[in-house]
Amino acid sequence: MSNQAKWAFFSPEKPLANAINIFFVTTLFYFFGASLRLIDELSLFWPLNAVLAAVFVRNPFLNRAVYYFVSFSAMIVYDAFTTHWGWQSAVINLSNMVFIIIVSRLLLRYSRTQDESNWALNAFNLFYACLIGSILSSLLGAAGSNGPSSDYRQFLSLFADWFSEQFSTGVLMVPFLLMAKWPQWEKMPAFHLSKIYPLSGVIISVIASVAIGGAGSLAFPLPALIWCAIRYPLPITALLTLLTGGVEIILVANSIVVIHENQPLMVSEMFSARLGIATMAICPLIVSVSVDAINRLIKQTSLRADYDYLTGIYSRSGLYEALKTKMPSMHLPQHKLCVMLLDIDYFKRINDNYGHECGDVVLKAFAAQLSKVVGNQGLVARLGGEEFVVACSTDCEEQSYILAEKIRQSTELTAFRYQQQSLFITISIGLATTTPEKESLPDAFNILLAEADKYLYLSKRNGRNQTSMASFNALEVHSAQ
Ligand SMILES: Nc1nc2c(ncn2[C@@H]2O[C@H](COP(=O)(O)OP(=O)(O)OP(=O)(O)O)[C@@H](O)[C@H]2O)c(=O)[nH]1
Repeated sequence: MSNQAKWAFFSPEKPLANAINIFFVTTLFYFFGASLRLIDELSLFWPLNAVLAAVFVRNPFLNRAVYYFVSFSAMIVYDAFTTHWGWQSAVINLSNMVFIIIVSRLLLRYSRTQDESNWALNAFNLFYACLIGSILSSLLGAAGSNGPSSDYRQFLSLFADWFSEQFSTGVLMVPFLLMAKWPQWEKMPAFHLSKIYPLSGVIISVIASVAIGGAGSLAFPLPALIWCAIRYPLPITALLTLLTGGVEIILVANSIVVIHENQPLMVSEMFSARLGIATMAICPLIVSVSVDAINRLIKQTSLRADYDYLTGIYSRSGLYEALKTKMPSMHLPQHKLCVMLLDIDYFKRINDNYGHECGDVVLKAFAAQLSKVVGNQGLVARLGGEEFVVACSTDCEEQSYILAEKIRQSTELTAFRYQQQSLFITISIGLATTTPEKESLPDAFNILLAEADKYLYLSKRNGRNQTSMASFNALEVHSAQ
């Protein structure tokens, strides 16, 4: 994942550092979880398992018996120093490891590659992975907590408690931990008041749950969270879902949201409430990953349509879009709009003599060279085959001609490399300029393109490797250069 590269806490090349860091992370979150247990309101959460599962998923190379063992050892050592160690501690900590290993293994199995676009596939899998991990680890955890007693009622009640805690913490925390990235402040869109409406919706609906109460009130934040899923990026939605779910669990457990008149809540009611909240929490996430996948698809499709697949410069449709969006800021009203149509001379011979692949290499290198010469003076596009177009804004016709000649001469002097050979090409250019008055830039461009086409034909007919244009004595510029 992208932010792993920036902050390499774990690395495939450093096994010792990995082991030390796993030991450290396990101890830190064991301490954190144990501290939460001391605060009554927060004793419902055990974040260690979700954190470690996310660490193992984000760093697939850590999924080895030795690292699992290091993590398990850290738990046992923590118990030995703070409480006691023995078979009960071993069984309970083994149950933590069961959750961590099952969730990370299942999620990795379902992810096809290791990039974040995958998480669209994993929203549903995440739910099942946490479910299976929680059931198996809770069986062991409840057995460990129950001890040698054969009281199956107590075992069931312990199991319900363990399971609902593991499952709800997993479903709420793992998505956020997997999607979390360092914020890129420079890429942050400008703040607009309307952006906080979905967040306000979540806050208002949580307040409404407290005010109205009853089992149904737990579902109040759902529409606002789905609104967040549509409006905010995936990691923000995952964070808001985690916070809302966590807050709801705390409110219910402390009878601030009253879902039952009898207080305190029976274990079975808390079990049901926690499962209900976790199940709801997955819905905004599914919407969010779907929206994210659709946005990626739209971006990819528009990239494909707007850019030429071979050269990476604008395609014809991309050029028209850029004429509408970018050209207005490049073109001053009194300036000339200039269109150059460029065609590589005798390009067929390159294909015939060196092969189509070589032709492709030359087209790509020529497009790069053309973009470099034009720079930010104009827009560069490939119209098709070996035909290119430049649209730019210049002070006068002479300046347009000078730029066209600069492009032509630099092409003539460039050695294009293919395998061990140097190839030289020339281009013919047709040039047309105008000062657009009433017509839009794309309309003026169309008129100029037709005119430039005529002058390109003239350049070809007059022997190629030259620039032709109307009503302007190019020779004067030649002698002035
Ligand atoms: N390698 C490669 N060749 C292409 C591509 N698109 C078009 N061509 C080739 O470009 C050549 C264009 O040939 P012509 O239209 O006869 O023009 P020319 O040989 O450049 O001659 P003049 O334009 O008259 O100087 C044809 O052989 C096409 O197959 C492409 O994407 N890659």
